[in-house]
Amino acid sequence: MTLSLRALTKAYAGRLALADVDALLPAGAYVCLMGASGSGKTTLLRIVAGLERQDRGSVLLDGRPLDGLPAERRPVHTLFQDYALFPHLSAADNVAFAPRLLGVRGPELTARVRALLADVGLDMSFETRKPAAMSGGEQQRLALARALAGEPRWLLLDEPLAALDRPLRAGLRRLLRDVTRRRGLGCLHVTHDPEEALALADRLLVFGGGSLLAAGAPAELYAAPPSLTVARLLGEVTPEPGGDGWLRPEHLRLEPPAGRPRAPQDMSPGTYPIGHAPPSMSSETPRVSNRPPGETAAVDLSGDLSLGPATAASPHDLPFETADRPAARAVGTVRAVACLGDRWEVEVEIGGRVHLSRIPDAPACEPGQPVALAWDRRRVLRFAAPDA
Ligand SMILES: Nc1ncnc2c1ncn2[C@@H]1O[C@H](COP(=O)(O)OP(=O)(O)OP(=O)(O)O)[C@@H](O)[C@H]1O
Repeated sequence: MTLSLRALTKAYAGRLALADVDALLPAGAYVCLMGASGSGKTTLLRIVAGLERQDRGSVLLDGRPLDGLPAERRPVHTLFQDYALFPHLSAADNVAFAPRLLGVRGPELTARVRALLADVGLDMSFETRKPAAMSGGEQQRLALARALAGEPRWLLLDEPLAALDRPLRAGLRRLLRDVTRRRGLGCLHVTHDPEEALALADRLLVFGGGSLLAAGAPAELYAAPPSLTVARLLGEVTPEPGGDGWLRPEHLRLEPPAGRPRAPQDMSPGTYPIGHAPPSMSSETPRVSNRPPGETAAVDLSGDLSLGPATAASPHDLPFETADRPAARAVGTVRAVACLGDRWEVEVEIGGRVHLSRIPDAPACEPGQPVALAWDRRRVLRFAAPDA
């Protein structure tokens, strides 16, 4: 069932919480709602659920307005962060609750409950357990089984994984994706976690100050966000060295400042047009620039750039500039190196600004050493939209 939001507007005590929100969400879509705290995501979810009444606008399912329907008669189910399970009922009875209301009884009910529990990875030993005797992750699985039991057309999820630790979150995220896709069930899922949103969503709605700032496919919004606010909500950004754009840290690669160990006077800080390395530099060393060929270096690289051994190893190839691969390069000083588990983060200072580079392997450079940053100029993010 297609879910349409038309000019949804809601104010609390004269302050707009939602302002003219329009969206057309196809049946079976997994839609993630992102935005800063207080941007109106929960308000929108509650209006769709029928738990809150909008001041203006309409919610429609397959073109039929839901606005007059009370919450319990809407074909939607809300999954809350705190699970909201019936504490006095066993897991099986929690799941059986909605089918019983629909008149399902006897062996059919038992079979349906078992199938739902199995679907969310809870075996028969859980049937008689009450929620208090289950872990947080198990309770969230049970809450999902109970939600599915009512056969809603849209599942509304308000930070459903926020209370769980990281490994549990990843497992439940995959479970959510699998069970909802298998059923063709539409989801409206509020999250603050860009990884969660990017992994789950077919479509992303990004909110700021009650307005819809951006809507689209997650990978496209990540690659070409319309504003800095949207870019930051989807992941970290770092300033373009010597420019006025921004880059994702994983697009700033580390390279040795030169191709071989050099004496301090051998290396001048700056960016250089291709083939125009400073005279003191080795002619063997490939040089790329963040400026068009012919334009001279303009980056102010202050700070101590005296060289130690140029051992900073890059796991990547040098980004030679070609017609279809315009590359740029700048030299700075390593400020800090941190292991993030599955990748490494290096802070590089150039002209008083700090740039973040994230790379898959441990860098062979240390704070205080010179290092070069290289990037593909097509990756530079520039924003037309004013920032929210
Ligand atoms: N019942 C209420 N009474 C008064 N103001 C409210 C009420 N509910 C929400 N608001 C206000 O409406 C705005 C939007 O709130 P909402 O809870 O929808 O934001 P959110 O994006 O879900 O935030 P968070 O990510 O922190 O949960 C906020 O400024 C909030 O203070």
